[in-house]
Amino acid sequence: MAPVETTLPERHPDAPEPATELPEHYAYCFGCGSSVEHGLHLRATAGEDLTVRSRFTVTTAHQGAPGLAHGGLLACAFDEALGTAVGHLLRQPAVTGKLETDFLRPVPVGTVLFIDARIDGVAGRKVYVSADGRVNSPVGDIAVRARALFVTVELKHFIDNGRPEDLKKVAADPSLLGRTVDLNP
Ligand SMILES: CCCCCCCC(=O)SCCNC(=O)CCNC(=O)[C@H](O)C(C)(C)COP(=O)(O)OP(=O)(O)OC[C@H]1O[C@@H](n2cnc3c(N)ncnc32)[C@H](O)[C@@H]1OP(=O)(O)O
Repeated sequence: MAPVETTLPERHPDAPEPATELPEHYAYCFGCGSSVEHGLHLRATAGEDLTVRSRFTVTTAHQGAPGLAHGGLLACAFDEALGTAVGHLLRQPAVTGKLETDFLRPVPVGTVLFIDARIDGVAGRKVYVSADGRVNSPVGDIAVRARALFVTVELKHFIDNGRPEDLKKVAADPSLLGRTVDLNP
């Protein structure tokens, strides 16, 4: 539950229709990017209302203990799934301010983790979100649960803080980003 009073936002009129497969947001994103060999390669589908369903397969590159997913990588998957929900449903750039996870059941290598993320409310620039992750099925017992606070930012946040050589690569090849963003305003 959010620590402050929130309101339920409107789904942005240009948000993708429910059941739309969402593009990776950056080719070199560890969470979703196809150019990161051992990344999570998380894939997401817009849901109804303020929801997005994501899934990713736990590989041997994601281990903490033998044959089990590393908790930090699971937290990364939730960060990605929650950020994807904020970015696509509200269509506003936002960054993670706070992320909290409950690891309820072990997640073995080979698992497809289904992550159902939702926007719970907004208060000014603060966007409160939460998600449940289930093993090998979108229904059943929850293995991991997360809550997060995202803070909306201007595009300037990324331009001012990103490493210049990486920003230049994106400016030279905008297809590295999932949707067109002008980094040379
Ligand atoms: C499609 C995209 C998918 C992306 C998925 C991956 C997402 C990520 O991993 S993003 C990377 C990780 N996150 C970051 O790098 C963020 C680093 N932090 C920052 O840049 C800044 O602290 C930032 C932008 C969050 C906030 O700074 P700033 O813009 O100065 O705003 P600030 O006034 O401090 O905070 C705004 C509000 O949020 C609140 N807030 C900010 N951080 C927190 C926090 N950790 N806990 C609680 N509240 C917080 C503030 O209290 C403030 O509340 P209020 O409006 O009520 O006063």
